[in-house]
Parts: sequence; C-alpha cells; structure tokens
Amino acid sequence: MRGLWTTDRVRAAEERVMAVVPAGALMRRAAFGVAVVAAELLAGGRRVGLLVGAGNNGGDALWAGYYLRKRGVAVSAVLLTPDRVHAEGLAAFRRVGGRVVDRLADVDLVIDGIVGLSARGPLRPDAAEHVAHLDAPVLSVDLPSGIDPDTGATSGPAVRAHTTVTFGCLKPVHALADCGDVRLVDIGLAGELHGPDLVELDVADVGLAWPVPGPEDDKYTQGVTGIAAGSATYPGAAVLAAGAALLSTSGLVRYAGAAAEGVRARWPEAVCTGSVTDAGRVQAWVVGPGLGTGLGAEAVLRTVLEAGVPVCADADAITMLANNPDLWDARDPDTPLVLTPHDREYERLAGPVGDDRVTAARKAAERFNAVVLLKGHATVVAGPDGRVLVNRARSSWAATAGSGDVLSGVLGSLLAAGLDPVLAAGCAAKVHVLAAELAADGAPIPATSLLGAIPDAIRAVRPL
Ligand SMILES: NC(=O)C1=CN([C@@H]2O[C@H](COP(=O)(O)OP(=O)(O)OC[C@H]3O[C@@H](n4cnc5c(N)ncnc54)[C@H](OP(=O)(O)O)[C@@H]3O)[C@@H](O)[C@H]2O)[C@@H](O)CC1
Ligand SMILES: [K+]
Repeated sequence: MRGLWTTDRVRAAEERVMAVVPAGALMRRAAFGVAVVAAELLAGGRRVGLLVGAGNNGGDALWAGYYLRKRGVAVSAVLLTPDRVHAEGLAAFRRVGGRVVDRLADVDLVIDGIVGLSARGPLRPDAAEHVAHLDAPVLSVDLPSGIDPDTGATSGPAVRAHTTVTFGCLKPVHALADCGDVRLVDIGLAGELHGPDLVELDVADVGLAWPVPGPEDDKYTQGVTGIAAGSATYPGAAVLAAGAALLSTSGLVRYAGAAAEGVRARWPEAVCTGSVTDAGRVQAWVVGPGLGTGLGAEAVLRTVLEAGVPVCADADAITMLANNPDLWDARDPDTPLVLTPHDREYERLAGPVGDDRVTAARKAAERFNAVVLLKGHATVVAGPDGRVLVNRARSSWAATAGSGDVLSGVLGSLLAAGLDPVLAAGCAAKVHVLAAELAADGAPIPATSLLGAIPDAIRAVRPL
C-alpha cells in the first residue's frame, strides 16, 4: 500500500521540517538523491543537460548538476528564466565548472527542473520548445513538468519522463499520470506527514484481501453473487459478468434475466432463472450491464436496490439512476452501493468529470452516499467516508468492448464475499487490469480473453 500526499499537505510538512533543519538542507538532500539516480541512469554516458525553471525545482536541478560535476560529469544548463533562477544553486553549479548554454546539445541525459510542486497548466512555449527537441532520456525532478501535481492532468505540452525522482513522499501525480519509473528519496518529511490523501494498493494488499475458500467453507459460505444483466438483445454482457464472478471467487453465482439460456450454455455451474424476483438469496447483486433502460429494466433495478444486500450498479443501471432519480428511493441507505461509471455515465449522473478525477469521484461518492469507481487509465475509487484508492494501468489493453462487464462481475463477487466495498472496488480494478495485461501480452484482446486471464491474475497477486 503506497500513500500519496497532495501539494498542500507536502508544503505544510516541509515548513515544519524546515523550521528545525539548517537552511538549504532539504534542497541539498533532494538534489543529492537526483544526482545519485542520474549517475545510475548515465551508465557509460558522461554528459548531462539541465533544464532549469524559476523556482526551487530548478534549484534542485542546479544542485544535482553540482554533485554530478563533482563526480566528473560534464554538465550544461539552460536557464529558462535567467532573472529568476535559484541564485545559490547557480553559484554552486558555476563554482564547480557547470556551463550555462542557450540550448542542450549532445547530452546523454536531461534533468528536468522546469517546474515542480508549483506547476500550473502545461509547459510554457519556451520550455515546450526545448523539450520538443530532446533526444536523450529525461529524469524529472519531483514530477514531469507540464503535468498537474495534484490531478495528474495534462492540457498541453508536458515532459515525458524516463524516470522521476521525488522527495519525502509520493504525490497524486505519481499514481495518476505517467511519470516513468518513480524513485522516492527520503528527505526526512515522514514524521510530519500523517495519513495520506490517496492510497494505491499494491499486489500484496490485493492478494491478502482476496477471498479464497477455507477448510470449513462451502459454496454458500463464500457468498452468493447475483447477476442481473444482459437482455435478449445483449446476452453477451450477462455471459461476461457471470463468468467473471464465477472465476473470481468460489462462491455460487446466480443469474437472473432474459439471457439465462446463453449464460447456462456458457457457464453450466451458474444457477439461472428468468427473473430477479425468483432468483433466490444472494449476498450481493451486480445490476446493469446490457440490461437496457426500459420499464422492465427499471423494475429489475428497483428490486435489486430493495434487496438489502450490497449492489454493484454499472452501465445501464447508472443511466437509469441518472434519468429517473425516483429509483434512489428504493435503496436502503445503510446497504453499500458501488457505482462504476465511465466518464459519460458519470456525466449523466453528476455533470462533467473535468480534469480533477479524484475530486469528481469524491463529490459523487459523497452526494450519492456510495462508493464510486470512476473508470479510466487511472481508475479512482472514492468512498462516502472520504477514502480514495487509485490504480493506474501500465497499458490500455483493458479498453475493449465488454471489459466493464467483466469488472462488474469481479467486483460483485468480492462484495458477496463480504469485502469492504472500497477495498472490493480497489482489488477488482487491480486484478482486472492485471488480467488484461496478462491476456494481451503485447497484442489486442477481446474481453473474453481478459475474462480467461482472471485466474492467472489472481494467482499473480496471491501470497505463495
Ligand atoms: N516540498 C518539499 O519538501 C521540497 C521541495 N523541493 C523542490 O521545490 C519544488 C517546488 O518549488 P517552488 O515552490 O519554488 O516552485 P516550482 O515548482 O519550482 O515552480 C517555480 C515557478 O514556475 C512557474 N510555473 C508554474 N507553472 C509552470 C509551468 N507549467 N511551466 C513553467 N513554469 C511554471 C511559477 O512561476 P510564475 O512564472 O507563474 O510566476 C512557479 O512559481 C519542488 O517541486 C521540489 O523540486 C526540494 O528542493 C526540497 C523539498
Ligand atoms: K520537474
């Protein structure tokens, strides 16, 4: 489990530490960490270029240049705002023979000290011009310049980092955007940070939480998942969601709906009926994928929301809740509800997502008293209690038709097994992405392949 702290929290911690350590000490610790990683990345190379902006991020880069010069590396620096450069850093850099140049040429590695925690908006034109002409790998100081530190959003030119060296703690950008390989350097902030704003689960967290049968378990004790999905027109969504639930835990899966024949044919182990009213008891429902939005579908959603068990509402269920707010009344507010919108579904429910996906998920979670799993390259899970988990995919292989149906089935089975709904959503997102990566192995895949890789993904996260 990795914590992430927003820039406000980092600055507050930094101030408290700066009050008790000598001036400049934090910057030199940070810069030394950058220089160590730079030396490692240089391998046989001998020439480093610095892009230096107006603030302390640029100061870090200049001090890193100082330490590299002391190791005999040739270092040149472009000062993007010469009148506002970090004076001490520049003096130290010059003292050891660092060269100031107009343009970086023939370097083996670039250190990006354009902007850090104070970044607002994309790279400015002069910085963007320098970045566009780079052909060496880039080591970003704190974060890749041009990306927002708190939201991970990019609205124009930005640095593409091979590696990012950050200090004291991870910030939201490191989980929400591509920062390359992220290295954390300890500069002594830990004692002042307190609880994180966001959390990223690692495979060990997911593996430990994943429900597996114990010696006393049977098919009922592990939780029965109900799938209310699919229709005569869209039976595939039901087959995918039911299959995902079957492959994710050893509990029983009941399917209820118009695609019963198709589900039974593909998954003989599922107990299938035509209607949610005669489905029998379940410990959680998945409702929505391929269900349609007509009156019949509304009745299904109402029945499921009234059932008094946790519900994962996806796809058409979200659209129905957006179009017909009366449906919320069917819900028992004390029973967990997980909504799994993509951006367009979110917009129907709560307006445009905007650049700040974490705040968007948080707001909807609070407004609907539900766990909101906002799908995307970085999936954000927000709980009504304020907890937020993020999970960034390293690839886009999961972006394929039917992929969401699989996710809802996985999530539903974890709810049925009794996992805390925020954790269930975080674990489902992680295993879903991992299954896509394992199935794809470098080539596009349909959702059925993603589905088939769920057991491998679970094996990959489970402790030995
Ligand atoms: N916190 C810590 O624990 C430690 C922090 N340390 C370091 O300090 C860094 C934060 O430094 P900082 O606050 O001086 O600001 P920084 O990010 O260098 O920005 C400078 C100026 O750039 C400008 N600017 C804004 N957006 C821009 C854009 N898109 N493109 C171009 N320019 C842009 C804007 O000025 P403006 O031109 O708008 O007036 C802004 O004021 C932090 O990331 C870390 O590296 C470590 O040394 C020690 C431990
Ligand atoms: K930077």
